[in-house]
Amino acid sequence: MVIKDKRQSLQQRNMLLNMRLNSSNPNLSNHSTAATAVAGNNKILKNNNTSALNIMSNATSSSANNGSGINKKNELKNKLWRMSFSPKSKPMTSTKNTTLIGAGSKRSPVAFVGSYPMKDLKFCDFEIGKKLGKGKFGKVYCCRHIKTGFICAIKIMDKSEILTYNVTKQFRNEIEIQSNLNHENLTKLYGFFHDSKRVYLIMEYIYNGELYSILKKNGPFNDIVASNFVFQLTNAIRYLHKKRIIHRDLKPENILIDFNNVIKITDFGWSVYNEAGNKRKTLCGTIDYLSPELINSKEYDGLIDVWALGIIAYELIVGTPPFEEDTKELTYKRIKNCDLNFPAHVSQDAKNLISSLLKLNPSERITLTDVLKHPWINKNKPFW
Ligand SMILES: Nc1ncnc2c1ncn2[C@@H]1O[C@H](COP(=O)(O)OP(=O)(O)OP(=O)(O)O)[C@@H](O)[C@H]1O
Repeated sequence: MVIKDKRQSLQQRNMLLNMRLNSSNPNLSNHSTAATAVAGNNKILKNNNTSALNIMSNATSSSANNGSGINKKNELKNKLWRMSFSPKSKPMTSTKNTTLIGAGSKRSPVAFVGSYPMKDLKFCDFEIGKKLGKGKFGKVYCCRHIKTGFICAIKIMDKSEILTYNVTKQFRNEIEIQSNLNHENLTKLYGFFHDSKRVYLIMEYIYNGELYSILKKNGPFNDIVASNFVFQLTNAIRYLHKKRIIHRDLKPENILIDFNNVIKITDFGWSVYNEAGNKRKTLCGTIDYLSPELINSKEYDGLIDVWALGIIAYELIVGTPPFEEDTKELTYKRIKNCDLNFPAHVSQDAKNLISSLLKLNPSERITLTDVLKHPWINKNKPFW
């Protein structure tokens, strides 16, 4: 329990702070103003129509590029769906009055996974399966688009909550960034639609859930499994950094596992575009994964993700993050000193890679290109 509490991200603390701020705001402290909040939020989403359209167009072209691969995988997911779908699962009430953001525009119709137009997509167009999980702002369900049979995960969020917790910017940011990504180790966001009360994000359905739970249940992993995960993570982070995106909240909770142990990074709520050479200062992330430069309130760049990769690599092999302590202060202290200890079973190659990732000085950290060629990776690769 202590560990779980400590792992909660700063994001959550920011949210609580916002809640406090909002509750002291007379405009949000009673029922009548809740209605104003929803109305206001509708306005915010409408104002975002143009960028929503762009997002949809990009999502369409990327899914079209991937057509055949997606179809094959979808067939398999369809089978699994039939196995996991329970007719008893309580269907969500859907609102008839649903309009796709951007519908009615003169642009070419937006396609749903390459073929089905998203225009006028409604929640009742989907059959709802099992609940996959619950985040701070919504629930995620496995869904099947009735007409096409397409299987996906839909995250459902109340507009009022997005507004009440003052996370509109973060939410928009997440959509804009995630829908522009097309990499096999990043969870795809196909698009979204909304009705009067909720926003629905249509995502790639990832079958095996969070790495965090798998690690707690089956971990720690041997070098073969761990090196494979680290290799995939490195490829994904490299792709993000090439697009000048810093994830900023890499941790096992934000890594999903698909078939064949394919990893999928998710949760881009804290991700940010970082113009060439620019450094940032916002403190974000989860305590155990924070880099020394973040803790010391220094400027930082994509190398904070490289540090987090080192923490995750350690956790995969050892079972717990390297600087985990009972209090935040002690964890901070150990991170600042890079007080790194390895249990006896950790191999020399693994130690070498992790120590090269966890360098206090960001510029001394091993490059992602070199991670992919590291002996720990190369020696284990034939056994993947
Ligand atoms: N695309 C997906 N496929 C399968 N399961 C998913 C998918 N997206 C999310 N989930 C499951 O649903 C859970 C909740 O996801 P969600 O994104 O709402 O929460 P979160 O990642 O914890 O974000 P937050 O930081 O907002 O709490 C996840 O922990 C995961 O188990």
